[in-house]
Amino acid sequence: MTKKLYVENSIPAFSREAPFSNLLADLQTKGWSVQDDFFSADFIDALMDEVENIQNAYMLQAGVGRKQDHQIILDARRDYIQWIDPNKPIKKDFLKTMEELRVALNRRLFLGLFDYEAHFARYEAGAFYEKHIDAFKGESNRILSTVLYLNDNWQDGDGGELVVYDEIDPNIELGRFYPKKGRLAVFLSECFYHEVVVAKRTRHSIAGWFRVNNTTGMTLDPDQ
Ligand SMILES: O=C(O)CCC(=O)C(=O)O
Ligand SMILES: [Fe+2]
Repeated sequence: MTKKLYVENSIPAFSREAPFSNLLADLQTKGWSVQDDFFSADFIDALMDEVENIQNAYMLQAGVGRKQDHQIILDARRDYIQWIDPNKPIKKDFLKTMEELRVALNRRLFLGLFDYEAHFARYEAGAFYEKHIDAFKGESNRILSTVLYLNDNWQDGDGGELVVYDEIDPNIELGRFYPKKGRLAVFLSECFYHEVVVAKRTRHSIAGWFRVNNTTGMTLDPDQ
């Protein structure tokens, strides 16, 4: 009989955390982090190639809420999405890095993250996502939100910034971030209101959520 390896612990702890150390330290102290050049330019170009080649007809008009609560409210958001399904090599590589990040987050911050779901997003000129929170306390299995930006040469005046608001007083702006190529924004899903201001040109990203498993005797999780 072959012995099963427990993969999560098969890489030495230090090498698993090192690439993420700034991000982990920020999360520990502030609950959010914005990291530039999280992936190499070539890697981002390959992801951008993927998303740019998806026609709008093959994307979904993004809605608000999940499953029965799902509604398309055009006053709230105007982006198109496509859920990532890990068939193409580049998507597999992206999900592999996010899996490594999940293990590091669990080890360092004891978040108990169980899986990760992610979608490509396209905001065309004029699109936005009004101020919102990704998860309501106790009502969601989304714990940590991530957004990876894919856009070359984002300039002053192109709009489309991510605005992050203070955890205690959501009227206070903590920061405004261009959706520039290779930048990764991460924040606790239940704690930080945020918005995407109107984009003046097409804006591409991958938004994702690390989740916990809330399976109980009554319901099956993840929600399919
Ligand atoms: O694209 C962004 O900067 C944020 C997107 C977002 O808030 C979301 O999809 O929930
Ligand atoms: Fe969000």
